[in-house]
Amino acid sequence: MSHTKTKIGIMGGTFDPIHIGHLVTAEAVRIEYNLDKVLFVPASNPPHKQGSLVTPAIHRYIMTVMATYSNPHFFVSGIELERSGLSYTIDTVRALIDCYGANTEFYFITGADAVKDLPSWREIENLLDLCYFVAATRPGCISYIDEVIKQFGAKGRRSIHRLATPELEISSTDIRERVKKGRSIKYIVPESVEDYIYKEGLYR
Ligand SMILES: Nc1ncnc2c1ncn2[C@@H]1O[C@H](COP(=O)(O)OP(=O)(O)OP(=O)(O)O)[C@@H](O)[C@H]1O
Ligand SMILES: O=C(O)c1ccc[n+]([C@@H]2O[C@H](COP(=O)([O-])O)[C@@H](O)[C@H]2O)c1
Repeated sequence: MSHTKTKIGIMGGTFDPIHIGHLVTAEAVRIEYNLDKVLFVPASNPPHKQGSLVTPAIHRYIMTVMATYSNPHFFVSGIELERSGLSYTIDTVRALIDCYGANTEFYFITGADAVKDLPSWREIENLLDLCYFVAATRPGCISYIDEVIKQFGAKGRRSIHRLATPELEISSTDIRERVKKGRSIKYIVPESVEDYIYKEGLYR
């Protein structure tokens, strides 16, 4: 009987919309950490985006499914869409542990910019006990990642890793602005997502 643990990446995000920065990052972490799969988890009510206008979750979920379906290692979970209230990662990770059992290790994937906010995440120390974090390096983020790693790295059983990934300076904010101004988003999002945005009239 094999005792090898199953390794699952969790790519959480607002995905408004999902773009190739998310996909390239998830794939790079999957390969580097030899993950069995990556679960993309669209946030229903992202805790740090209160007050900003976020597209209804169903559109963000559908675009995430479209963007990931051609990769056999990528899956989309609606776990946060089924929960009311703010989409705290600690609740998601606990639910996934319940679902997958103790023989699974979880790797929460973030862009480096998200790491600077980690100290303010709900139950961050418990979260670091339950899953690893992998921060994909983005330009200009390196020094504060080291600060956060220093602050939290030693406290949890799990740790925060940093992984240099292809640095794509792409953001959902920029994509929304491009659509609004009638500029091209070709190759920044998968074609199916581009078509969906226009068909549904998102970001006008
Ligand atoms: N270009 C990118 N490269 C690597 N990681 C990214 C990139 N864009 C976003 N991420 C990471 O993906 C996760 C989900 O991000 P999110 O869905 O908020 O996208 P975003 O582009 O940062 O959106 P917005 O511009 O609306 O804030 C976060 O951990 C974020 O740091
Ligand atoms: O749990 C928290 O306190 C928490 C605070 C901020 C962000 N997160 C999660 O981090 C992921 C990226 O968030 P965002 O806002 O950059 O899309 C997404 O899965 C959020 O639910 C989680």
